[in-house]
Amino acid sequence: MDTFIAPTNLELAIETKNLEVIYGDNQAVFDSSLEFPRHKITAIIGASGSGKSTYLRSLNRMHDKSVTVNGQIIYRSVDINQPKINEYEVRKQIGMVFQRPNPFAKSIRNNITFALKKNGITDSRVLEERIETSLKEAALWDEVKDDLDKSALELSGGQQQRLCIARSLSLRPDILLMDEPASALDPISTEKVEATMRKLRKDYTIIIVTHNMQQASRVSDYTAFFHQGRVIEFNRTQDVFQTPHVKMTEDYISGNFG
Ligand SMILES: Nc1ncnc2c1ncn2[C@@H]1O[C@H](COP(=O)(O)OP(=O)(O)OP(=O)(O)O)[C@@H](O)[C@H]1O
Repeated sequence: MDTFIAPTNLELAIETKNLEVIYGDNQAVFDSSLEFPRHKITAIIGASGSGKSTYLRSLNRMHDKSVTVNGQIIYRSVDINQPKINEYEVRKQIGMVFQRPNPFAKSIRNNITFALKKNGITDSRVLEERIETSLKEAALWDEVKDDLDKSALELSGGQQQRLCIARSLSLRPDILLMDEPASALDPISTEKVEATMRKLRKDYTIIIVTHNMQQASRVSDYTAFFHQGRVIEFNRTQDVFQTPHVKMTEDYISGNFG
């Protein structure tokens, strides 16, 4: 299969080498080697079933034990795809935001502090500081600062998703994985989540799976195109969208399949 993977020549946040993911008899990701530059947004695009979510979930060891993940995932010079590496520690550094907002049925405040307390942070000044900083980073603070004890379930869908982003940021991760974070949101909430992502790039590396090609071209610096479980093309987003090297990428972005 024709492929084109551009070298970034940038400092990397994480990289996979020959990654493959197998569910029982069904191999969903094949021989995928990709580099994710630090403090950039990389979009993973491709048709339904092309393996985008499966690949993303392997980056912070979200797959359960029944799923086989072969190959290397290099993070800070360590292959984190080794059984001896604790997946809970990995997830503190590499957070995940899901497609549907999934706040806890707790107050806004407790959504943020829950994981912190579980990780032994109990000093109330530190907790208050993290609540404020995380909500500000997720562009939600101004809307909720007077209502921190309100149930998160009373927020709108878009606010709930930004709360989930704040919750992921409260542990000060290095990388944020986002699986279709705006697909359940209306256009105004989507724009707020995208604006939040653009701001976060300064401090975080973001990898986003999206069906929405306009979204990929609006928010991302780099784009990886997946087809049938393989990386077909990886390059700067403008190059992927304007001058794709591979015919299959061109067909996909021009709407000829998918
Ligand atoms: N938990 C699972 N168990 C078995 N097979 C799975 C599981 N999750 C995904 N698959 C299979 O892996 C392949 C890739 O699915 P995946 O969800 O990663 O694709 P995707 O590109 O993210 O699709 P979509 O855009 O529809 O979410 C598909 O064939 C799918 O049926």
